[in-house]
Amino acid sequence: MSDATPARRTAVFLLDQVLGEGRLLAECYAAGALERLEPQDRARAQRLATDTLRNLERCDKILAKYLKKAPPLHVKNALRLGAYELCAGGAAHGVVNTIVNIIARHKRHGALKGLVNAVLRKVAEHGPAEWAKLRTSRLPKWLRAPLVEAWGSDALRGIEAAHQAGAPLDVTPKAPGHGALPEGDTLPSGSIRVQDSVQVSTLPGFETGDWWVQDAAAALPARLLQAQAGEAVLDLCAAPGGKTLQLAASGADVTAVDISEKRLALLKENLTRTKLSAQVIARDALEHHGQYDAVILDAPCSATGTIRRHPDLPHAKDGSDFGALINLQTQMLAHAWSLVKPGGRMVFCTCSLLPDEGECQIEDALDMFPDMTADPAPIHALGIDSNWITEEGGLRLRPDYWADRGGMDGFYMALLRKSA
Ligand SMILES: C[S@@+](CC[C@H](N)C(=O)[O-])C[C@H]1O[C@@H](n2cnc3c(N)ncnc32)[C@H](O)[C@@H]1O
Repeated sequence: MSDATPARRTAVFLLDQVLGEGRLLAECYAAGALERLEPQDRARAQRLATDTLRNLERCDKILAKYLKKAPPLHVKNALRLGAYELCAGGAAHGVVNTIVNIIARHKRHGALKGLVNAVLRKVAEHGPAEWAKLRTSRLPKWLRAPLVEAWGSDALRGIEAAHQAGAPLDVTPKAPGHGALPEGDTLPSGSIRVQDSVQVSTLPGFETGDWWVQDAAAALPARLLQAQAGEAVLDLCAAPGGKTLQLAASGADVTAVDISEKRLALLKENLTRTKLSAQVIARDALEHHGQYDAVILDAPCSATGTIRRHPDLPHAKDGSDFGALINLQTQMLAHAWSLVKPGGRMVFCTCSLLPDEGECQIEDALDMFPDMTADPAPIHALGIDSNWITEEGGLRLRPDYWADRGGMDGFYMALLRKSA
């Protein structure tokens, strides 16, 4: 068994960044937080930090019994990691010793190694039995309140249970029925839900580019657009490119625009691996011009629909930037509409659970643009429950849907048609 110290030390660092500095894990990875680790330690550190964050409330409840006063954040985060690992079945000896050593070597907090040792030994003895009785971790209040208002408390409990359960691996086949595909269940929407949790690059068909990773919900906006071979299609806010690949696979003439060069590099890698093509442009969506048969706008949003796979989000954010995002979405929607040819169509979507970033945007746009109508009819062909179609003619998806199949990301999408 390899030494788990580097992975655990990095996991505690990641927890410090999210819970102390309000940084997202993705920002930490982009800034090189995992760079010095061996590949297997990288995956382990990511998994430990993510799972601890997913179970933070439970970890804190267990620790509260054995802590008379709150220790410094770094020590608390080391204890949280230890509590998670011990309650999830980690070998007590290895977990406790490594975490005590991490604190013992810390310049400022080394003196607290005795406390860490004593607390984690108690958690090792009593924690696993208590863990099973604890309720599912709840979202923080700032996010709970608007979600209860939008969907009610029963739905929110289902959403929180889905967050706790995490997300399975879904892939989108390039050409259904062709190429090498990983084993799994084919969902009604056409995605394949992979059964085993294995390294993605080792699955059949990865090297040959026969599929790409994409949550089942995230695969629906491009399917709703129904791009046809030869059509001029604009993918606005395209990176890392899941939807671009779907559009390109349909034979459309795709232009993919995104403001982030870094994220576009991933999109280009994805195009190369799948042997698909698109014109890729690094540009602010609001400065892109042209006329297209069809446009997909996957606008930047709160990403609150993706908490199953990004449990850091509710802890790193406080909602203070959501107002600016909502305004940007309104601007982008209006601009994207000006790029649709008369008689053309557009799909607007966001991976958000907040109606302000979905239903309300489309209600306002339908009032604002006399040449815009929402067309819910093609939603019926997506293999989803038609009860999820909304009043204004969009589609609302939530993590608590398809609970028996393993859930889906939260998403909103609407197909909008422009009069000729
Ligand atoms: C939800 S993600 C897009 C995901 C992508 N459509 C996919 O399916 O893989 C939103 C994207 O918007 C991009 N973005 C944010 N502000 C932008 C702007 N002003 N112009 C263009 N792209 C922008 C971000 O870089 C990010 O890649």
